[in-house]
Amino acid sequence: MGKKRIFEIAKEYGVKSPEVIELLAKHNISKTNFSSVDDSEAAIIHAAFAKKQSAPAKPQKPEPQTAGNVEKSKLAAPPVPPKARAEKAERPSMIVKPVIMTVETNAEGKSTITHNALQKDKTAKPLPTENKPDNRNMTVAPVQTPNNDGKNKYRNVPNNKNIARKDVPASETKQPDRTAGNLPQPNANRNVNQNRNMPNRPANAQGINNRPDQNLNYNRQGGGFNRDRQGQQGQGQGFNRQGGGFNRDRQGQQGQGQGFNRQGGGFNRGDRQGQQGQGQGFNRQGGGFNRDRQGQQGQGFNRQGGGFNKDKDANQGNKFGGNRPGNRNNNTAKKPAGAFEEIPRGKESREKYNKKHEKQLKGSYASRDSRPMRSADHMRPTKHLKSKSGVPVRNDQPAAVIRPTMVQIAESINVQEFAKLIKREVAEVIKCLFLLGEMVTINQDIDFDTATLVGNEFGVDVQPLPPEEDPTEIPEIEDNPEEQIVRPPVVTVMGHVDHGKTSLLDAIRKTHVTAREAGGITQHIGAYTVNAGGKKITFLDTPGHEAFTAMRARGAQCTDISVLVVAADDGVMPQTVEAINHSKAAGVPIIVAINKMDKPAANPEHVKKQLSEMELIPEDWGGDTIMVPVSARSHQGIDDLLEMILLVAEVKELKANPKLPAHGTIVEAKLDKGRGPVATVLVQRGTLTIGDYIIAGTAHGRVRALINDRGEKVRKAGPSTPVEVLGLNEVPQAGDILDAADEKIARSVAEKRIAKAKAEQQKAAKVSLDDIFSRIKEGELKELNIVVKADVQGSVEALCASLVKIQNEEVKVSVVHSGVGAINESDVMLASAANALIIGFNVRPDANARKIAESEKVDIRPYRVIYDAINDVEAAIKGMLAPKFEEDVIGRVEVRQVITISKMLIAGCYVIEGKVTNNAKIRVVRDGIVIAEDEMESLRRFKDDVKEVAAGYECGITLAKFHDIKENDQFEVYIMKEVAPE
Ligand SMILES: Nc1nc2c(ncn2[C@@H]2O[C@H](COP(=O)(O)OP(=O)(O)OP(=O)(O)O)[C@@H](O)[C@H]2O)c(=O)[nH]1
Repeated sequence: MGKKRIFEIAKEYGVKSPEVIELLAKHNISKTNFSSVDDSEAAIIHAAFAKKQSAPAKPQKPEPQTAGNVEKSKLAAPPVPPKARAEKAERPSMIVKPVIMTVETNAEGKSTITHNALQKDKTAKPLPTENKPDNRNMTVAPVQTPNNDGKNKYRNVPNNKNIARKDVPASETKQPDRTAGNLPQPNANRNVNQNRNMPNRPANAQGINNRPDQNLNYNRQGGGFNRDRQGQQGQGQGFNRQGGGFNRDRQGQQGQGQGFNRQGGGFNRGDRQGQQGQGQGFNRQGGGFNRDRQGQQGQGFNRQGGGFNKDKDANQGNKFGGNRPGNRNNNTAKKPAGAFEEIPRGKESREKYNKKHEKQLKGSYASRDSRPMRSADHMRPTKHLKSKSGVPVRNDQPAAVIRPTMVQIAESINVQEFAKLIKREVAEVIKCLFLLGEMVTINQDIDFDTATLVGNEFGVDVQPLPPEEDPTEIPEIEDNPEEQIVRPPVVTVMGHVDHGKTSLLDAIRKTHVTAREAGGITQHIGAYTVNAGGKKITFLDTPGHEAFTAMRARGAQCTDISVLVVAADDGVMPQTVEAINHSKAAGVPIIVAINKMDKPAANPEHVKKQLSEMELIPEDWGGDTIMVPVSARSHQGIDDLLEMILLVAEVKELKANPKLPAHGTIVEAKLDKGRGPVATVLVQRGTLTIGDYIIAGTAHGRVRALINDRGEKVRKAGPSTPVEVLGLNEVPQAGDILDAADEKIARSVAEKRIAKAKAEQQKAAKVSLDDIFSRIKEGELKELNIVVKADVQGSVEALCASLVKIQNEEVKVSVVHSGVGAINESDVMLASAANALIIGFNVRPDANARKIAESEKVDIRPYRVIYDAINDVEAAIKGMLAPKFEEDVIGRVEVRQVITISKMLIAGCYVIEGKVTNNAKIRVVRDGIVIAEDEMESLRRFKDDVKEVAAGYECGITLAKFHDIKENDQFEVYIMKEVAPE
């Protein structure tokens, strides 16, 4: 235990500090109020004041505070004998007075609360109160026995004329360590609950009925905090030496908050919602704040500091100002101190009352009405509610936050949005992320997995958002697994060039298509079905790589098994590796056909060795890759290969539901002169029937005819059947998904797909100065890339420096390349790749560059003035680019005669076609060559100036600058027309 200070010792002995200081001074020891006292000094003090002490009541030994005994203390603390109380009352020390409040409910249901002092105080008056049906006759007199160790004393509040109670018994409470994590459970303090439900005891001056909880805090330096949230009656007592005290009783029906604060600011809050609340504050130096919102009584006592007592809605507010200098009583009603003010009953009168008392208050005390401009979050809600019993209930409690237990998010989410979603503070989320090792800011995005982790931390299940319905997709139809039947496997043959893919397919077809069927093979449709031991296998007869790449690019996957052809005499080659990778990526099982086994140079073991290096371990080597030695030429091993294919297919349990609307993949498509668009479709699910309305990519139409791989017309095609389809309105692309659907849906989906494709095409279009603004506006362009070419380095630098300075909120300019010299091919390619436009200053593109720029749609802008270039870019970004003009040739005129009149050269002309106007420009063409461009100075017919002359008429034209006009020259008459932006 640390050394005690003078004022503490003084308190212990119930004397004033100056007396102690004086005593020590007599012993030549100079001390101040806050000086600490050593043992020898303590002995002096003890010797002097011990005898002064009146015999105190037997100290109540504090029990060690455990969860169990705290409860016990609450319930079983014995009442202090009246004798002890009387003795205690004599002591002029700080007092916490035991109080009794009697609530009596009359026949009408109205209650009267009588506050009695423990000692018979006949001045105590009953306090009118609001009804509370469940008010019971309760008399609780918590009494604390004084202690002897001097740690906690009670003190009579001096000069307190308005405080009815004169003394309060003390209790000794050894305050447990109040560290941050050890904030006050009411029970963590010493709780004394005495005389519970006792019959009416002698009236207490204060008349407070304290039912179960009485909290005493004794804090030396720290802030005290008593809270009794839900207790019907709560008493919080704070004794704070230096820190601020905070007593709160939130929902209790009756609350008493007592604070004794020496230096710090005190904050006592009385009963918030309860019927009666009493807040007492005793503040020596600091500002005190007593609030009793709805409680009936609020008391504050402030010595020096500014005090604030508020009783906002109380029926009766005892605004209490036993205040010394600098006291301020902020009472809503200007009532004499200690007076009660009746709030009129009845809705109307209360409204009037409220209006009358409405005030412009600042800060947390302002009403929403009084400061309407404040944000709603800032304001305390002022709306009153009424409980069932008619007791006004304040609605100013922070609304209970209902937090979700499950949220759905997309692939990523902004930290702030996520915090909002899970109803947590952003700081909490950021902190959690930090603890998870992610340093993020409020505006950063977190991915789904991270959000899931954070969600877990807060007990929120994070689920992915259901996929948005894509208007460009045909709605999925539920597939009943019971209706599924076994379907033939679809096999793709892949391998390196010349390893014998085509030969192998031919061999299979020849050996396994019956004579009758063979006769039917009249055309190649890109896929065919063979019979092998009574079972069907469908082969995709398209170059393997293309089938894979094109189809996979469109998300199509129609291959079940991949046959990898490797020439036994050549081994693994680059395209073999590629084929393996394709198959692996698609998750398609590989069967290796080691071909050309008939060749003497065939070395299947070498092939196996090479393949095993690529993780394709042959079965006979203990792996799981089936490798079949075959010869497309001698047909050796073909049956084995087919058998293996069927075996793998069986293992895969390939099934499909033939009862669904057809769903398949376009294997090949072409425009046939006679038949229109023809598409080979591999039906994968459902059955395609003549008359079905189908959509494939952006193509759609009704099935007019179906032709199988043998060239026969069929009415329908089931799963794993390749079939040629006629009837589409345009040629689809290989890999497009085909669906049979309702005509309306198919048409609308096709339209949406067309629009989407157009938008994507536009997106892919290269940037041009003319469309910058619209693309910025559409949010497509965030950065304008520019390639700068100029004649000299100085100009390059000047241009670059000026260009990068141009930017607005939506777009930023960046120079991706700059250099001296003509705009060349590589500049254009670079601009194309970077989606940049090219600005040339005093340089031109060479022929090659121009050609590529045209094909790549790269915008090249040549300038002769740097300022113009900068201006144009700036204007383009801001959407203020000068309008574009285009030449419009309006007529053709032939010079028939040249006349000179007083040094003026007049061309006597004949308008051959179109017309000529006096504001037009003239291009002088002689023998097909443009020799000059000039502007019209005057246009006359006979002697009169005219505005225009039509074809077939003669006119006199003088040009502004060009005077070398000759007979038979032709004038091309044109005007510059503004072109509307695209
Ligand atoms: N000796 C022998 N030659 C074969 C065998 N299979 C294919 N060939 C020959 O190998 C050459 C290439 O055969 P293709 O079937 O065209 O090979 P491919 O892999 O389809 O070639 P691409 O279509 O160019 O990729 C042809 O000359 C075939 O005759 C075989 O089993 N034995």
